Amino acid sequence: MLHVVWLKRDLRLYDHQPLYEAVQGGEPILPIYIAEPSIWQGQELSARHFHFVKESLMDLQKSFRQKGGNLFTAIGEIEEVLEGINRTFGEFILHAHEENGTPHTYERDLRVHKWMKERGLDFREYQHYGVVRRLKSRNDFQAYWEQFMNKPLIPVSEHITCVETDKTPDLLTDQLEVLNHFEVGGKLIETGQVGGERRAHHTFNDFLDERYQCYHFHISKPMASAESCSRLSPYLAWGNLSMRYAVQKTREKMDASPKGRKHLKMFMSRLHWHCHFIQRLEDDPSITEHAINPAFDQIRTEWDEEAFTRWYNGRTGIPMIDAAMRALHENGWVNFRSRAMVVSFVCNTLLLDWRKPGHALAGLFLDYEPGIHYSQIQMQSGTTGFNTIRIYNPVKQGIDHDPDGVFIKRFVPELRAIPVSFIHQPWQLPNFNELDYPSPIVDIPSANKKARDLLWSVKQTDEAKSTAQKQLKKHGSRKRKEKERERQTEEQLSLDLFE
Ligand SMILES: Cc1cc2nc3c(=O)[nH]c(=O)nc-3n(C[C@H](O)[C@H](O)[C@H](O)COP(=O)(O)OP(=O)(O)OC[C@H]3O[C@@H](n4cnc5c(N)ncnc54)[C@H](O)[C@@H]3O)c2cc1C
Repeated sequence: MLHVVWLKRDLRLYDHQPLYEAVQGGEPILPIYIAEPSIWQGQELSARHFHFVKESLMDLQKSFRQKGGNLFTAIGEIEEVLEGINRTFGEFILHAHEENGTPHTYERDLRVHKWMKERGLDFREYQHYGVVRRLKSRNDFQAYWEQFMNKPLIPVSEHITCVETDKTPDLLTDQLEVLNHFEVGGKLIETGQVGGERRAHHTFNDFLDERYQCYHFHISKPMASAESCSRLSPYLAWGNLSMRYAVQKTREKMDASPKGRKHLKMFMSRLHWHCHFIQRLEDDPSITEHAINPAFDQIRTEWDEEAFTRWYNGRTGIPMIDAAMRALHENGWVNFRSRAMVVSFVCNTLLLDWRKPGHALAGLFLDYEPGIHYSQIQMQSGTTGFNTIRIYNPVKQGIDHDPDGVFIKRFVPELRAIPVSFIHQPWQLPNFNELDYPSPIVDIPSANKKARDLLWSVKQTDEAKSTAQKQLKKHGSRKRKEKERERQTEEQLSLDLFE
């Protein structure tokens, strides 16, 4: 019987259970990647994501061919492709990883289950991350996570035999260039990370060999973190590297190099958070559109399109915000703190609803991972009710983390010539009007005070408190108290992010 491997956000050969199980069938297999208009033409995925996927597929095609196999693709809806496969081959088994994505991708997967069942065909799904489908209680999450991460890595077969090209249905091709005809909205990145399993391993090796040694020191610095952070995020988000591989290799390195342990421990906690947040979306897919704590929806009732556009285009007149937004447009990545700061700015300082900025940032982040993304957007805009309310002052952030304005000067060329003493508040320059740079969109201290008063006034209501309690029970971390204390000494920031 034919075994079909349906690749989605798992674009790799190594540690790939669906592929492994299909090969065990002992017959030629059919690996497919389908560019589905209904998935790609929504409001979040953008041209930069699809380009990364294409790069990953090109790399994967090379790997398949080195093993005697092949990779097939089509533009269309998955049901059409399955229909074609069924017509050509009759019965088949479909293998895929579970996709812990948005309600949209989950509903598509349910449709595929129904389609297969109606035809008496078998659809086998395998766990991808340390995320559990239909998890009964958050209390069990940690044990399942450990269990999954401790399983042996799945090898790649020496030889992979695939269905011959002229035997596949007409709508499938091994000429991946057809994907260049698939149009996805939004912009490509100008510079930045390139997709593919080889690149992913190269990036990770490079991190574990050397770059990790400054992980803790530079994590909040917008320029230096680009080098000292792992930069694994797009590779994990598009599945060029398995999370289990990342966890196991990091543990090995921690055992081998006690000196760098504190950096790697901190890195490891992020790998854990990855699944912790994706589990949150898995348990409640509505968080992409609905506030975790709806009491906070009373605050941001007016929409200001002009303010949103200025923020999105990096034209707020606040240098750290503009530099971070322009960096995102250019290369699709900024560090955690910059992400938190731009969200806090648009949702708190400017008091705009989190949904549209959340979707817009998803389109810019090359590493867009819905579970992490929407959990963080809601945390940073204060709509969970159980996280610390964080309202950043971008001027202070700049002074603390970019004191010489190197990040600002790199991404806001209008400010390159001004003295460093004015770089974070250029509006204080006597000749500010001569610069081709906007006046600040708001007075930060008074806007932040207004936001803080509003958020706290809601947070203290009975309605917000009781929802927060319920949601914390459902979604909160169960890490033991002493672990939290340990982490706190490592980095104060951690607790607020993890709860
Ligand atoms: C508003 C907002 C939105 C975000 N959206 C995304 C997103 O769509 N995709 C994404 O991968 N990360 C997201 N993050 C988390 C974090 O900023 C990025 O994972 C990190 O900056 C990526 O760089 P890195 O791979 O070098 O990270 P490292 O610090 O080297 O961390 C290694 C990996 O751990 C995971 N990780 C790191 N930080 C976090 C975190 N706080 N929560 C959960 N997992 C984490 C990521 O998979 C990351 O690749 C978001 C953060 C904020 C504040």
